[in-house]
Amino acid sequence: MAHHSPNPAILNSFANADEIVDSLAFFIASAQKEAIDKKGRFTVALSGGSLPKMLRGLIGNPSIKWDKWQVFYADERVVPLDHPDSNHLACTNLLFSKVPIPADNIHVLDVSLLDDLEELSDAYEKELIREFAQKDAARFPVFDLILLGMGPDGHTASLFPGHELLAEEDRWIAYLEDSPKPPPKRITFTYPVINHAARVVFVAAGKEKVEILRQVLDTPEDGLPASRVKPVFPGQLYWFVDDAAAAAVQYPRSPFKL
Ligand SMILES: O=C(O)[C@H](O)[C@@H](O)[C@H](O)[C@H](O)COP(=O)(O)O
Repeated sequence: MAHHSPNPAILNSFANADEIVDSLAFFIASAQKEAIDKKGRFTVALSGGSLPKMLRGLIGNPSIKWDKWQVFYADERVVPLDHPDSNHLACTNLLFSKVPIPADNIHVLDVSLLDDLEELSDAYEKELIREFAQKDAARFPVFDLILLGMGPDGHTASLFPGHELLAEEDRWIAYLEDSPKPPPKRITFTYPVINHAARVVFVAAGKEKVEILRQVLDTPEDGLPASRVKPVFPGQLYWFVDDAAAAAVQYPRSPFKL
């Protein structure tokens, strides 16, 4: 079998956050259509930070078939679902409470297991296995879309610079108790899960991201967590950024307007 190297990342840079929001909504709608046409469902992973707010272009969007979405969290803080640190709470407040998505289609932490990180992450892994295993019969789940942010230190999901979880090759879901950014206890998708997705999208905006974005895109050999996102062929990585964040980046912008 021919060996395929990863597709190079596609960098889309926009004048401002509102333009990111509109293009991202258009992109997600077309990814959703392709997935539903093929398999009757759309599997998506979300994360926290400013990402939920950047999904506001989906609200009231008639092309979104919410009942076909199966939503997971690429990482989640180990807190109750109504705790201010919860990524699920942020996504609920900013998106899910405003759209007709069935509650059963959103896969949250089993809050009866918050005191046992091993059990909690195993249970979330089983939740993924239920969604993907029989249907796709693959070693790793193939998400239609994983949406990520990037922290100022180059972390993504809860994969932090220099952390031992960067080397995890087997598990789908891992946990950590020593996140350098509070809260310390989290669960996270591992690289094999992120890198088997059909599409991975990073969203990064603002001039605070200028130096880290330059490093992640232009010197990937530094091995920052965000640079290690390299979906296996035929998976595709996209960056949706604003011109402020991309100001110092040499990496070529996509010549196509989405
Ligand atoms: O891990 C955390 O605690 C953060 O919430 C983090 O994952 C966040 O998503 C990034 O720092 C990007 O944040 P912004 O997209 O808001 O810059």
